[in-house]
Amino acid sequence: MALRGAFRTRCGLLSLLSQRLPHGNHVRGCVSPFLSTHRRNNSTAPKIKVDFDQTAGVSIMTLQNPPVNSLSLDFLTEFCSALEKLEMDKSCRGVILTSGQPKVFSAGLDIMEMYGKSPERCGEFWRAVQEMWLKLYSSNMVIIAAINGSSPAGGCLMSMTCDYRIMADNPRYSIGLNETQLGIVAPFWFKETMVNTVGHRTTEIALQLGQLYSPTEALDIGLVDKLVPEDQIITTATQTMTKWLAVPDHARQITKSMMRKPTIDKLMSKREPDIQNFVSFITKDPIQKSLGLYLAMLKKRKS
Ligand SMILES: CCCCCCCCCCC/C=C/C(=O)SCCNC(=O)CCNC(=O)[C@H](O)C(C)(C)COP(=O)(O)OP(=O)(O)OC[C@H]1O[C@@H](n2cnc3c(N)ncnc32)[C@H](O)[C@@H]1OP(=O)(O)O
Repeated sequence: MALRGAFRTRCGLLSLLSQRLPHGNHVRGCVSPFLSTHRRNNSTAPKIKVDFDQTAGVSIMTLQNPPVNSLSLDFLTEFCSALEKLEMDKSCRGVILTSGQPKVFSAGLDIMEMYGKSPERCGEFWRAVQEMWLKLYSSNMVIIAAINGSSPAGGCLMSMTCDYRIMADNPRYSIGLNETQLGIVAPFWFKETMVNTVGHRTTEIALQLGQLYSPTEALDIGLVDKLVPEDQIITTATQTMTKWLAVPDHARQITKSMMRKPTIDKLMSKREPDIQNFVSFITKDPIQKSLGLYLAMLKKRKS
């Protein structure tokens, strides 16, 4: 009860949606026409900034996909290509992931990529989401998340693929897999990444409730590893990186692989069925209506 109470206070907006949507995907409601003309970030400016410190062997990857670093197909493609370049560069041993947008690390998957799109396009998008997860989760480099803002759903997934998570200690920020609050379901590999991070029971509660945690709550359950004032997040990440890079690469990499391989192998062996599953789920009429209502609510909150 206490947990649920805390969740309601924290996620007034999300609770509002769950109150408005009947359970069981029987959503009936009209979708606002303005959603189809949702403002898109069509800028050709780089969506990822990479600053490589050759001496330290560490790159800072800054996510810069305004306004909220949502994970669109274009963003994911650029992100994977940048990460692959660093992975191939033997002089780069560590990556710090952070956001260049104020108050948000990443708003998660770009909902517009899942709303009103053809099955082919949805499939292409999902493959890119899988690719991002596979590249990050199986990276040989040390990856540290400097979470300087809210990080719901796909943003939380991205953070959980990292080896260590440092979050800005600001009670306005939140992090978690909130998919159920949108009327959608976190796939098995999102779930397993969370189980591998915080354990089975905590994940069971978190996923069913679609729980978003404050930084302090996230630290309590082990979803993040350290809280620091926001202006110290990069220096702390850099210091932490030095400690991690002091461990011989091969020993650390084999250990990392041992911990993560079962989950990675599972997705690798089910990639195509997972894409089909996603496409058939996301294109269903009730799911589309849920997403439409959620998007409308995100906008209404501003006015
Ligand atoms: C049987 C099993 C089968 C399983 C099959 C698979 C099922 C599907 C799995 C899908 C998994 C999905 C994962 C996801 O990541 S879904 C995305 C979830 N994200 C969220 O819920 C976050 C929503 N956003 C927010 O809460 C806030 O925006 C945020 C706290 C991040 C920032 O708040 P702030 O006040 O700073 O900014 P605004 O809310 O005003 O937003 C600015 C504009 O950005 C738009 N926006 C926000 N988030 C998104 C998003 N995720 N995608 C697209 N667009 C987004 C928002 O609408 C504003 O737009 P406008 O400026 O045009 O109004």
